[in-house]
Amino acid sequence: MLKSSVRCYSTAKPRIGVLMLNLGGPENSAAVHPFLLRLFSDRDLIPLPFMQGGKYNLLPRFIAKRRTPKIIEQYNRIGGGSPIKMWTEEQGNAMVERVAQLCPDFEVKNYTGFRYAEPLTEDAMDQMEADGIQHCVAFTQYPQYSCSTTGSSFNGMYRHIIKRQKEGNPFKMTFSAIDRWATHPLLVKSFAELINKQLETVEPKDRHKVVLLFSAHSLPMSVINRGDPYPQEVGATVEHVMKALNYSNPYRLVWQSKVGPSAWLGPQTDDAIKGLIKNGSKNLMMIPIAFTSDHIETLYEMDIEYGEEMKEEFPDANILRCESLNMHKTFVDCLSDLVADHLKSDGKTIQQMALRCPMCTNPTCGPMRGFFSSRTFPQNLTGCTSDDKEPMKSFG
Ligand SMILES: C=CC1=C(C)c2cc3[nH]c(cc4nc(cc5[nH]c(cc1n2)c(C)c5CCC(=O)O)C(CCC(=O)O)=C4C)c(C)c3C=C
Ligand SMILES: [Fe+2]
Ligand SMILES: [Fe+2]
Repeated sequence: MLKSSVRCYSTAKPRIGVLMLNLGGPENSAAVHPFLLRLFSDRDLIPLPFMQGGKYNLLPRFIAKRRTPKIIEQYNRIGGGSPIKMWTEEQGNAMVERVAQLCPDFEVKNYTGFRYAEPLTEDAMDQMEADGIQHCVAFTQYPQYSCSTTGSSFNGMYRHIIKRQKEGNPFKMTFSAIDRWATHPLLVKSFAELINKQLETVEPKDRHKVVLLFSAHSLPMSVINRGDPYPQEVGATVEHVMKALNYSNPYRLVWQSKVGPSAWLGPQTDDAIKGLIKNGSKNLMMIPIAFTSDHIETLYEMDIEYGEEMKEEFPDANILRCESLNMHKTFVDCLSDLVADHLKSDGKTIQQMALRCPMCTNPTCGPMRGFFSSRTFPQNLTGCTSDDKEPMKSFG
């Protein structure tokens, strides 16, 4: 039991902090530029050769500055900012309420840790320590693992742990991670329920003809070619959902949100929509399969660019969008189940799985157990990218 590895000198319950990790989004126009600057400066996300040169490289500044007006405009079209913080907090609050019932031996509190927007992960970690949290569960909110998303967040945590250690102020709290959950049965059930709900809006005679377009955020081919597990894990989610739906409809996996001129994983969602319509499909449903809540990718890209604007070009087409997971009851149960299962799990088994991936030193990129796994690093968390030359640092 994890319980036994948590320092607890009194009869009080062990204090667990669940740090919900995600990319984050700007809450208002003023926050767009700092958000983009952090994002384009992250070498775990954009490991291109031109990024060499570290923090003195001016390219991230140039790209962020040039992109800011366009992105402010897009956030303005969805209400002025990203709702990702609101959803993450609501999901976290509901999740810990349920975990308290499932795991009465622990005192559990949720925290939000974003990579590129406030509250930043590093600040949340400091806050957890200040609050007297004894054990931090780093819980990725990306169901499918990628070095560029979950790996990047773990690296950020790792570097912060090292920084505090060097400053002579090491964390007292211990760490573990829930690093992927692409095929968790309650995630699969959530998607199946939401797809069925949307299918019910279609006339019964046309329902089985709706092409289900599972759409995930794309990745640059340079990331894919490093051996990133993300495409395979997204595919696994899709197959599990289709099995739960008894393969009721035709379906495709497509990729959205390409940024810049380099090659990204395809087919692109908009190209696939156009191609299918031109080939005679009238009913389509977009399903955001790699996001856990609404934000610019669903509310702007899917609803406006691929929805409203596409309808102008193809007035006869019926382009639906499956609701995001947001506060769907089964999804909150999924989050709670993952955390409860993690708190009850045996750390030793988890540690044995700490194998390294071929393209970087992050053991969490290695083989997985049915695509949902939780791992314990009682005294260490490991770094990921090639610029972290020293592998597997220990904090013991
Ligand atoms: C599974 C999720 C995501 C992956 C994989 C991912 C990879 C990835 N993203 C960029 C660049 C941008 N992403 C942007 C926004 C954004 N990205 C995700 C998720 C994933 N990104 C989300 C949830 C959001 C929206 C945040 C919000 O609104 O709340 C942006 C900003 C918008 C824009 O400028 O278009 C950029 C830029 C890269 C380069 C990348 C893989 C290497
Ligand atoms: Fe990695
Ligand atoms: Fe992105």
